Amino acid sequence: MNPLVAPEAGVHTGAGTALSVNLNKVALLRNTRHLGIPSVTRAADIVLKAGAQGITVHPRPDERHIRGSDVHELAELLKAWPAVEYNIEGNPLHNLMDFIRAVRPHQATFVPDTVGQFTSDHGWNLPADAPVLKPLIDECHALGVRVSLFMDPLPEAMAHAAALGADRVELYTESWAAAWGTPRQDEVGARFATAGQAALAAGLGLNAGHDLSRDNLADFLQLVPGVLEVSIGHALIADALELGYDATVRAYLACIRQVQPRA
Ligand SMILES: CC(=O)[C@@H](O)[C@H](O)COP(=O)(O)O
Ligand SMILES: NCC(=O)COP(=O)(O)O
Repeated sequence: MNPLVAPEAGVHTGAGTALSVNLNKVALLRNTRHLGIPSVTRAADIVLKAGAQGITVHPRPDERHIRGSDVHELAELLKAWPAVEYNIEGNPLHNLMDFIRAVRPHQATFVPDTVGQFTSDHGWNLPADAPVLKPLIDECHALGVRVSLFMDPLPEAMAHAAALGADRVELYTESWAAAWGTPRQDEVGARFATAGQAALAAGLGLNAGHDLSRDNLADFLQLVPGVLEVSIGHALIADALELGYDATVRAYLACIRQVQPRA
């Protein structure tokens, strides 16, 4: 298990990997009562004060966790944090684009989920999905919003993502998390390293997320250089239940700085 306390919090300098905290699971707990606790905006405020450089939400069509009102309240809160990046994830063929048009976050992460999907479990199929994605990517760009495509670690798909005009890809890291600490770690890690290199060679920015944790994060960043942003929710919020948001965010930043001391 990685350290619990980082030396200091701070605003992201633009170098190294940014930590974007996904608040879905705070909203999930909040939604089990009508009391408004735990508060998603209060969580955002605390994790940002602890040094997180971004906030991620995935407003699913069934509103099981993040609601439309959360997306807008976070956008308001983030006006006081100009250096912080707002990342909204979802399927642009379902409800995502309405949020992107209304809020114009820094980044839209396109995820090919079905309505009601348990959790995200695969990336886009390129080039097959290209015709439906292209106009939506173009629309995001016209709105001033960067587009990241949620992708499996398939090196051959990266040039297709770049040809479509995507700015970044987010490598879907569930298979890395599942393999970490097992005899398959090196083999699966090599797949991510190759996919990451292919993305960078294609001129794409590189993000990563899904099931990243205090255990597997530093090893991932060591294997896959050049990751601009990790979005982490489930494990981080689970840690925060035990340690508190502040200590937890500092612990994740310490995982990043273990690999990138000056980031
Ligand atoms: C796009 C992605 O990787 C997901 O991790 C997602 O944001 C998590 O969604 P849930 O919180 O609904 O499982
Ligand atoms: N894009 C991935 C994300 O935002 C968080 O995924 P997880 O840490 O909740 O699995």
